[in-house]
Amino acid sequence: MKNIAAFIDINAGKLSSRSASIIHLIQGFQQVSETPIKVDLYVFSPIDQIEIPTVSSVSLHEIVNLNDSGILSKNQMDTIISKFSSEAYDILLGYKSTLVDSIMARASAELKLPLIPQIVSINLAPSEMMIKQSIFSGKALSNLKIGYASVLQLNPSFAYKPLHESLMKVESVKLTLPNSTSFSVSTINKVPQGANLGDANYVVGAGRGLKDPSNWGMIEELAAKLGAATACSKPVSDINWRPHSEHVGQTGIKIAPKLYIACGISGAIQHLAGVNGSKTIVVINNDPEAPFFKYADYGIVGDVFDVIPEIVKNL
Ligand SMILES: Cc1cc2nc3c(=O)[nH]c(=O)nc-3n(C[C@H](O)[C@H](O)[C@H](O)COP(=O)(O)OP(=O)(O)OC[C@H]3O[C@@H](n4cnc5c(N)ncnc54)[C@H](O)[C@@H]3O)c2cc1C
Repeated sequence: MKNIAAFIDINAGKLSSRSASIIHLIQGFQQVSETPIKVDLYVFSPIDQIEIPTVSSVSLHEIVNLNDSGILSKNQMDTIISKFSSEAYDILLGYKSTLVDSIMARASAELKLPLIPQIVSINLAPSEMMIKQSIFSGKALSNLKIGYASVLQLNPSFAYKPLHESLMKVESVKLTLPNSTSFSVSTINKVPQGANLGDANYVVGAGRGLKDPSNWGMIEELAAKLGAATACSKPVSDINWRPHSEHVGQTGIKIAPKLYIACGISGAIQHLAGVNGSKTIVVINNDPEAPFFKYADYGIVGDVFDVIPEIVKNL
């Protein structure tokens, strides 16, 4: 029997599109498995009940509410890992995020399961998986054949086609984490409201070309008009102009929206590593030689302080 734990996101009471891909992958596991599989879903936002597409013989065991404070104390992490050990999972599944990554890394060590990062596609056979991984900051892909027991970290561009569309209701079960914390907080960055960056279809990113944090009003206005999430380059979050939750790139969040608008960002290779999964890239930069233009589908050579208000006015 395969014993699976998966991290999913719920947006406005519905499975996010990437979580739907996780459920479809679980259906795929069931299709190739000769024995029944047991699935526990873990979600960070409080929910009562959701509908999940599944095939009838998958038993969706429980949904555990974790508190999404963005960081887990040692005690909280210990509680989660001891739950994972007692359930003896063979497969852990989740999209890359700071919280999920921290749990996956610890679980991989404790459950003695290999951690496979940056997965862009999986093909399933009865006794092994053929995995494609993004490597060298997204510049190359590597192929890996591996048995099922593993911790699978999915890239934002990962998608798995649905096999079935029938629905099943799932009850939520609460895992209570200890309140005690073993860290102190020195600064708190306000996370802007709006679309979830990792899951967003439209993203407006801005860099040092914005000159000052007080100039982000027009970026937020453009994002609000498009229903987009906001992102930034690393130096912008390093100097606290924007929260670290918005930092995209090699060392930040990897995004794969339908549209990425990059404003006043040079297009350094480390930034591109996080955004090159975007379907359409629009670059606004006043330097015609900015490297980002080489990777843009559409480029506007101009001053962000002229171009963005003009776009906002016309939307
Ligand atoms: C190990 C390592 C990891 C890194 N990881 C990341 C990462 O994950 N993400 C990341 O982003 N960076 C990362 N970096 C940093 C990266 O190399 C670049 O330094 C960074 O992306 C540059 O940020 P920027 O484009 O905002 O700033 P700059 O390089 O200063 O570029 C600003 C751009 O704005 C343009 N501009 C200026 N004024 C205007 C205007 N008025 N109108 C229009 N355009 C204007 C300029 O022409 C310029 O192209 C990493 C670096 C290292 C060494």
